[in-house]
Amino acid sequence: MHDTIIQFGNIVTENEVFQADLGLLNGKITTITEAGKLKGGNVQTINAKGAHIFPGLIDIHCHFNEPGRELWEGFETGSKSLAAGGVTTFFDMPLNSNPATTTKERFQRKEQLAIEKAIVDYRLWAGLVPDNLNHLEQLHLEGAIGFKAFMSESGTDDFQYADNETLLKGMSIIAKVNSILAIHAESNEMINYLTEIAVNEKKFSVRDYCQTRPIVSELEAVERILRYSELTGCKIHICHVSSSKIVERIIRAKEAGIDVTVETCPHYLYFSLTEFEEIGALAKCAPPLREKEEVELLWHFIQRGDIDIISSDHSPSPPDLKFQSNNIFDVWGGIAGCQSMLSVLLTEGYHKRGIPLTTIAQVTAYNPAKRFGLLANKGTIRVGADADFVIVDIEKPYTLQAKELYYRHKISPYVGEQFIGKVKYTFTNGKCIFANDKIQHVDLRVSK
Ligand SMILES: NC(=O)N[C@H]1NC(=O)NC1=O
Ligand SMILES: [Zn+2]
Ligand SMILES: [Zn+2]
Repeated sequence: MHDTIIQFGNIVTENEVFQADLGLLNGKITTITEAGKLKGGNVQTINAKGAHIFPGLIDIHCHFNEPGRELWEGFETGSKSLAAGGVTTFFDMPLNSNPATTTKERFQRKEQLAIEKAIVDYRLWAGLVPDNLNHLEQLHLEGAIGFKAFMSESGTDDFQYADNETLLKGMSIIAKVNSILAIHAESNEMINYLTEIAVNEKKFSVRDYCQTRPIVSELEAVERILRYSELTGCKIHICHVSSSKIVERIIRAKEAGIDVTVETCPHYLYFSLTEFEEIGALAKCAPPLREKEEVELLWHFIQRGDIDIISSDHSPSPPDLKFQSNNIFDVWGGIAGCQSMLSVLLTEGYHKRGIPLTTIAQVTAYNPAKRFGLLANKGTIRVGADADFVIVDIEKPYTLQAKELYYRHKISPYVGEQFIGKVKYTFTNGKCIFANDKIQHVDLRVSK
């Protein structure tokens, strides 16, 4: 007995690609069998011949900004964008919403909004900031997927960066409850020092901005947090690394027994500093985009399996915060890109560089599920798992148009870019939420 059947698709898991039929019942995958074996009859049936079926992506790094900055993005627009991009679970960051998610009450309030508005599954990060050490344990008990801290200024006044004392004390608590700390690792001291020099010398170009946040400032912060992890035993996840040098350092740390994982984002794999100079504000992020050689080296480490997770770090803002100033130092740092993540990986990874589809399934679904304890239900395609998957035409070329975006603000450095590989259907918990280039009507459901 099935309520939905997907016939003839090429199933992509973390270790193989094979043709099969899928049978779903009550939101779960209940059958995986020889292609052609499941007959439709009068249940919902999709013929996926020629298409590939990936596990629904798990985007562990999104800023959807509710409550407080819903004019920037929100759970509804954000999660519709994800559905259109094949993402079926997201982890919402604790900052850029106002208030930030740093107490139990704030966590509950955000969770309520996510329940009401998100059309895909979600988890919430909690913040580690200088004044909330007493709240960490409660936030963990409330269901936080982990904690996020900044080692440099975050870009908003309502999320303070963690000084060393806060990091050490916070990490010992996070270790005690067996949670994980995700870290924005850039050295505040180095950035401030270099920015002061740039301002004095009136150096305000895109390249000047990048030079105030050099790779060595990431390395210094990563070195420090690795040592703090060694001391406290706290599991850590290094967010959005922009350079192979960081990956190399993390490989050594793993070998030395530190419990650390590393993430990069589509923009570090798609754009270099050259494009940043052409595009300007829309491509501003922190850490900044790097030289072309770094882009290639990051792909090399993905190919080798040394980058655990790819997430979007979708951090949009209203257009005026991007365009009101000609000074790149003053514009919002954050890139809108969660809808195009899978297309970037298929185009630049699979088609251009021969990255296996299984590797793409690992970094977008299996590894995030494993790292954050979701593997019982998510992260792969197997009997018993949640029916979260995305059916993709991996050969379909298209040019991304602003009107296709579900973001609150239809601006992104990826608009106008040509991709190969487009989402045909997205299923979450057995329901089709995206098909024929449109979000399908869905009853908002209570997650978890
Ligand atoms: N505050 C915020 O979202 N910052 C993010 N944006 C970005 O480019 N890097 C970040 O950490
Ligand atoms: Zn960050
Ligand atoms: Zn972020």
